Amino acid sequence: MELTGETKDWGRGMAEAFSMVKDQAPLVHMIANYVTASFCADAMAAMGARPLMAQAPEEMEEITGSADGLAVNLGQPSEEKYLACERALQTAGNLGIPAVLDPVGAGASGYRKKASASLCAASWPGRAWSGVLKGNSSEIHTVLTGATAHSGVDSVGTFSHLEEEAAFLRDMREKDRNMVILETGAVDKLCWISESGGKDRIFRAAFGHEKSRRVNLVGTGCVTGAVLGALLAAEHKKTGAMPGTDRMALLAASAVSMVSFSCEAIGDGGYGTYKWKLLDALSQPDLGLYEAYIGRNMKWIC
Ligand SMILES: Nc1ncnc2c1ncn2[C@@H]1O[C@H](COP(=O)(O)OP(=O)(O)OP(=O)(O)O)[C@@H](O)[C@H]1O
Ligand SMILES: Cc1ncsc1CCO
Repeated sequence: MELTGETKDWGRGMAEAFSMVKDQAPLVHMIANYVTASFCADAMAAMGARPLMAQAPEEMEEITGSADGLAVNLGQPSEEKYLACERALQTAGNLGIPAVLDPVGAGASGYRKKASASLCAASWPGRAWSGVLKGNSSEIHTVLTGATAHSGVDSVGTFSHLEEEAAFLRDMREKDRNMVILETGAVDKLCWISESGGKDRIFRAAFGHEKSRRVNLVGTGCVTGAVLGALLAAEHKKTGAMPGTDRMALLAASAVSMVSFSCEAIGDGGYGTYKWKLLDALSQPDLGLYEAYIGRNMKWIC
């Protein structure tokens, strides 16, 4: 696919990606958080994936090792959970299983900040993990810059960190790690170094929203991470390989667009309505509508 080409190609690619999950029925290991675990498991099952939520450090090698993909969500960190995350990511790295890391509330405490940074750095023995760093704007800002001027797990604004983001991705590339950054918020943003565009060429795409959200819908970001985990797992199961950054970017765009489109489609429904509508959209996606949505909302940022 020509990266700077038509966004309709992306729309088609995204539709195919969701069909691939139904065909492959991948096993996805998720280290979840207790607020959104059940919603994330439902979201993955609705797409046709097989979720497995587990976080005993003692079983991580076996559980991650048997899965097609891994999604790590740092909500409610503790020493035991941290150890589980580390072992799961280490196993994923060594076996070439793609992972998503969601550093929930990275700026809400010094402990979360440190845990997020060291899981990203992966400076333990063996091959470091590859995949997607996904968070809201506050979380990504903390991970990239070390700033902790935030509170809570919801995003408190839109932050800028273009230079730090580029430096992070170049560092990952130097270390042979295929990494993409997905930053959610009022505008969702995707950033990666393309395999085809030269070592230093950073690609950025933005996904605008037609409707501004009035409330903090708890769990939308976590579900985006779970959906992305399922897409990466299906890709890995199908190809037997670690996806390249261009492919990861397309899958990240698919996850974020599916969730945001479904949330917008609720219209004037109440808070509770959105959860079951999102699950319905994931289980019976209208791929034509979905492709059109991408066409309208995706923009290249150079
Ligand atoms: N201001 C906004 N207007 C429209 N849509 C939004 C807005 N903020 C977020 N969203 C939508 O919600 C999705 C999740 O983003 P958000 O930044 O709220 O995640 P999060 O804070 O990680 O969520 P959680 O931790 O509750 O799971 C985004 O991908 C986007 O579709
Ligand atoms: C509300 C909340 N607190 C910790 S994790 C979480 C769910 C959204 O990330």
